[in-house]
Amino acid sequence: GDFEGYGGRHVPEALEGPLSELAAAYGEVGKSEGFQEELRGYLEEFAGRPTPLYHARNLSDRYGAEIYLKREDLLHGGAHKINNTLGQALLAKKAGKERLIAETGAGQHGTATAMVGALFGLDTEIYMGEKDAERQRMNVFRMRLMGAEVNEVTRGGAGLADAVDAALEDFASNVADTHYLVGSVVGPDPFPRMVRDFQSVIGGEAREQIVERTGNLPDAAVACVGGGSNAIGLFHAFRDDPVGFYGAEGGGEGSDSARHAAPLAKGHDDTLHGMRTRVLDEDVEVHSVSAGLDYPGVGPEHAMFRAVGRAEYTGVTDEEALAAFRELSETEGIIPALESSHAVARAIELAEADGHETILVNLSGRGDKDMETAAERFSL
Ligand SMILES: Cc1ncc(COP(=O)(O)O)c(/C=N/[C@H](C(=O)O)[C@@H](O)C(C)C)c1O
Repeated sequence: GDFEGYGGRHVPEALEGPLSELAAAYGEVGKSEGFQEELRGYLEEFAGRPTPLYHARNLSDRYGAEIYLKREDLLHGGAHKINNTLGQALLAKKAGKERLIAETGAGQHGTATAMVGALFGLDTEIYMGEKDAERQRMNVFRMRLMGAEVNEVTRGGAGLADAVDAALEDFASNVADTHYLVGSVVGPDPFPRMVRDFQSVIGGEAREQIVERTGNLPDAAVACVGGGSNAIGLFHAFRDDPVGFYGAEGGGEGSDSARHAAPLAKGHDDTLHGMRTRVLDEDVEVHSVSAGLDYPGVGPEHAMFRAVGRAEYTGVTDEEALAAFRELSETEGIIPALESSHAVARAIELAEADGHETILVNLSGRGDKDMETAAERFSL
């Protein structure tokens, strides 16, 4: 799990054993034909795969480039998170675990974990910063409706990082019966590579679809980057192709400001949540208008992509994301999640800049969960 020095497994001794067990289980069971077959069945019948590749003609005409949207917003639960939670929950069940725990910020991952907890009959406890629980009230209700316990974390900044700390502590003392279902390509090995593999179904489908539709590979692949799972899920299939990778981080009030969530655009190497990666500078307060990007670290594979120049990462500000949120809604009749709106904003910039004819955008989620936030911002 080493990404050119990033990643690794920087955890207390107590977690070493359980993590190597998980890595072994993933290597044996997770890669077996039987497991993949069973997972494919759930992805189709429960989650609704394959998702469409939608040619956003109105947006394309407006900017003079062909913009294609990979519709992860149409998945069960409204976001890409279900791809990962189905894979990990199936693995946990086969390993005889009885309980799932997870962290969540936007509540999408928490909801997707509650779904698979109900589906596979596993006790489920979701750790969520109290601040996030306030701004994603509907998702808290959805989780409880599906039988999950939502543990509102008040320690520290009562945000996502604090929820991760609480979940890691729980995992350390309940490894025998509990699987920690990590929500993004973050944390100690094997999580970054395991979550990437589960999310890579996105890029696998999109590569086939876009070649079939346009006869070619796209010039650019664009995705928002919180922990980085939907982005890696899209990029992975094109990693050996001449396709530009553009990551849109939560630029908050600007990646040079004191309030953002763009550690790749502006941050430094450090160790966080068991991984060597890129982290926000000390004088920066983690902030994004979207709860899903509101995380001070990022997946180590993205830190590597940045270091070797395989991908370009920019902070899309709150204002730019909100403008794209409205533009896609008005232009195509599709309301994107605030997280995904960061990718849409970046795609529009690339389309305006010329030189990119075909742009593939990961629409990681839909905006239903963001209606209250949006209604506070826009009086329509
Ligand atoms: C619709 C949507 N799009 C993108 C993201 C960013 O997560 P990544 O794809 O892992 O970078 C998210 C992240 N949501 C997580 C959550 O719902 O709990 C996030 O807050 C944490 C797992 C990090 C999301 O909900």
